[in-house]
Amino acid sequence: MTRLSVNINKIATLRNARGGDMPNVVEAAQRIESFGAQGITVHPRPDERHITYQDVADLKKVVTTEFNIEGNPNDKFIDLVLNNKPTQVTLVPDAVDAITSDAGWDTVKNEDYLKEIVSLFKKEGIRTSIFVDPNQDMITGAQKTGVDRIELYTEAYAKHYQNNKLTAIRAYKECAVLADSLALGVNAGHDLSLDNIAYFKEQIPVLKEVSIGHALISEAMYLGLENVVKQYLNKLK
Ligand SMILES: CC(=O)[C@@H](O)[C@H](O)COP(=O)(O)O
Ligand SMILES: NCC(=O)COP(=O)(O)O
Repeated sequence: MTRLSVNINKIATLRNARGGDMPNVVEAAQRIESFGAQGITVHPRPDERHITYQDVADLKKVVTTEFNIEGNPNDKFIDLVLNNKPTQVTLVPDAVDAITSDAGWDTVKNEDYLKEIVSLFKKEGIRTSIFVDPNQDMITGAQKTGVDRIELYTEAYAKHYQNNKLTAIRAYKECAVLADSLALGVNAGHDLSLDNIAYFKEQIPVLKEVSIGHALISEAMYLGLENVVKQYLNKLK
């Protein structure tokens, strides 16, 4: 089974558009869990343009499924994670001004740095994951840091899926097999959607978890949140 972790950043984007508390991110997370999702993901950005640091603390109190916090491990992020002790922390090398995540880690160049951060979080009992492009050297490099899992950055898969799903999936399959052989758990995320998720899951049987936000919340505008969460769960069985 592949677990669905719903990224609720976009619920916070909508709330922040008016500066009030509608929609309420805590209520949204609780509803998403009640619809069967096995996790809640947040990716607070340094400018707090969607999920705020206060949201993370509020969510920590109520999330009963897996809580996954993603971000670039600057000092503020490290404190946030240590203060809120999620189930999993996913390290993403995004620039401060990035519109969204646009690359995985160079795990070879950053091996020593990542080793240090991974060990800091693991000592606190937090599962660790590193966001990587589907590149075998990056998988081997990730394993050397002592990390528990990798998260495959799926933007390229999503982009090419419509034109040629066979070529779109190839590098991801190879990296997932390699990661599994190195005892690294395999997560995936970015631009996954109701259209492309089933094939990704079918082709990567070792897939432990997907985190999905932008497409899922957009699809929910047409189809309803409960319906959409349940459709993903069906496709991930
Ligand atoms: C790592 C990743 O791919 C997601 O966390 C994604 O970047 C969501 O962040 P935004 O909602 O800010 O686009
Ligand atoms: N880790 C990926 C994530 O949380 C959601 O990415 P997206 O579905 O918003 O592109």
